[in-house]
Amino acid sequence: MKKLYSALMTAFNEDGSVNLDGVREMVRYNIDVNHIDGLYVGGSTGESFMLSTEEKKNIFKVAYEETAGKAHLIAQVGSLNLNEAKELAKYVTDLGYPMISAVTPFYYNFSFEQIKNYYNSILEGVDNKLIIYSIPALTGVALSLDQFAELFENPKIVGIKYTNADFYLLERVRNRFPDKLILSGFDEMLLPALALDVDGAIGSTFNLNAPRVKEEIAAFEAGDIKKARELQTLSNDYITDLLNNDLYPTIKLVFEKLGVHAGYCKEPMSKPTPEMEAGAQKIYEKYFKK
Ligand SMILES: CC(=O)N[C@H](C=O)[C@@H](O)[C@H](O)[C@H](O)CO
Ligand SMILES: CC(=O)C(=O)O
Repeated sequence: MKKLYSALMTAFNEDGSVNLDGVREMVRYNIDVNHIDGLYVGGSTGESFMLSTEEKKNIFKVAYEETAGKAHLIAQVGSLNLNEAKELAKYVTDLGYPMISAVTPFYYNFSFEQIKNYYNSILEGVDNKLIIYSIPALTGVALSLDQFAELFENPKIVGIKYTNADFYLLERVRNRFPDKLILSGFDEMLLPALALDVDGAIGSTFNLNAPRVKEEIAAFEAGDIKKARELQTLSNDYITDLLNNDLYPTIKLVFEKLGVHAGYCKEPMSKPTPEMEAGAQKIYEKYFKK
């Protein structure tokens, strides 16, 4: 059975401080309502690249406590500050996280040698497994098949969070590394990724939409591709509406309508405007109102 992970969001107060109670509520919703297989903590969706080390640690801690063993957990510890990445890798490993992940280092056009050293040094002295977080659209770093192979020479590197629309590369990676864990990262392209035999998916939009996506995965696994495609189409209507209304703030607005205190995004992400509010209300009524 393929695994579904929500990318955990961070609830912020209006002033940009972290609301840990809101984070707990989103963990609970994912477990109790979504029956999610796992949570990806500290990723893009968590707005983590805008947080202090202390804030990241607090989020890792409450997510771990609130999950209480009821879902698998992956902690995204990657950072442009390698010392911070190493500190966080140790921190979450001591907390009990069974897996970590790290984004490819971005912004400075690092060479592959530098990227490889970054991963190996995050893992040095850390008794844990890691999946590479590959998201070329946001980082500008597009690893090749041979580069993945070279990173996999470190036995602690066990897989990839593959947020990339390059399905040729995905097929090549899957074929060459049948035993690696590949989790698909573009929710709107889940069905083609399933066809290429990913092990599951991690995404922001599953926070609200997981039940429908689980149905799609079940249909796919039962060989009912027509039903899986219909469900993907419905999900993509919802994802398109989200993207047109500003993704993260809109997921939070809909969460609030469901009674979950997801709060605000952190600037420079947007604060909700009346138009976004109205858009979120429509999305709620169209896809989620009981
Ligand atoms: C940057 C980002 O948020 N990526 C997510 C996971 O990798 C996805 O879940 C997307 O948000 C989603 O597929 C919408 O494009
Ligand atoms: C999956 C995703 O969006 C993340 O990195 O949080």
